[in-house]
Amino acid sequence: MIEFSHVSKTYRGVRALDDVSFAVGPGCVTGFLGPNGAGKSTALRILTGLARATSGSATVFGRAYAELANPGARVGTLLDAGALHPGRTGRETLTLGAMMIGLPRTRVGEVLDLVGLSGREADRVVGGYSLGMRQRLCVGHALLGRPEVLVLDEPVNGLDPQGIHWMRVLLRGLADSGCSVLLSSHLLHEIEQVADRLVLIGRGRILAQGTVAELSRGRSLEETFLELTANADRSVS
Ligand SMILES: Nc1ncnc2c1ncn2[C@@H]1O[C@H](COP(=O)(O)OP(=O)(O)OP(=O)(O)O)[C@@H](O)[C@H]1O
Repeated sequence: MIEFSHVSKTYRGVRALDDVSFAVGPGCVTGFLGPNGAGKSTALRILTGLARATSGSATVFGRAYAELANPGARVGTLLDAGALHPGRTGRETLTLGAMMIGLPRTRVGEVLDLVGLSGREADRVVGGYSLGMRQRLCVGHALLGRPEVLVLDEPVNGLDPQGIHWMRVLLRGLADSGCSVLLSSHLLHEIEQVADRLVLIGRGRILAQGTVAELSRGRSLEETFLELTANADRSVS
């Protein structure tokens, strides 16, 4: 479904990604985990056509995102919850999103219910939303087209414990119904609870990948994560 093949990215001399390769399959939540500045957002931006790889390729359904017919309907993305127009209501935001990908307006009401923003909240302007409400709206935007692939950059940022639980149940349900979910975070404990597989990145390089059990090998995942990221730091200093 999603495949990164030897992707490297350099920003004016800064090596943000270095030979990154991994795949994300259907029916599975894949956690993309790494410390701040590791390269997670850069990788997801390349995957969704918002940045260009210096070398290598990132594909969805075997093609570059921009080459897909109506990509917004097949690939749901949440890349920046701050990018919403503050003067539009939640309902207007989703209505525009639905129109862009050719969906009927009835889908907007369904999605507002799904993300817990129905009733009066749907008709308030986004500028007055809490960070958690904005995250829910962005998740709703990503789910409008009932996508087969979901790409979410730090989706639990700003969510309270109930919101985090809600997100976990939602993502689990989507993966169980066959969706491929790629979810980035620097929060190990959040990702550990929802991901079937993990891809660990540090300083732009893939440090390890596998199931939680494979990566922790009898230790806590936190110990493994800290050791791998410390080694990555040492190898570049
Ligand atoms: N547009 C850009 N111009 C220059 N450097 C960039 C740009 N975007 C990212 N970088 C650099 O690339 C590296 C990776 O950044 P990136 O945002 O992908 O990391 P991240 O893992 O998503 O971090 P975080 O968890 O803090 O969001 C960092 O060194 C960052 O400063």
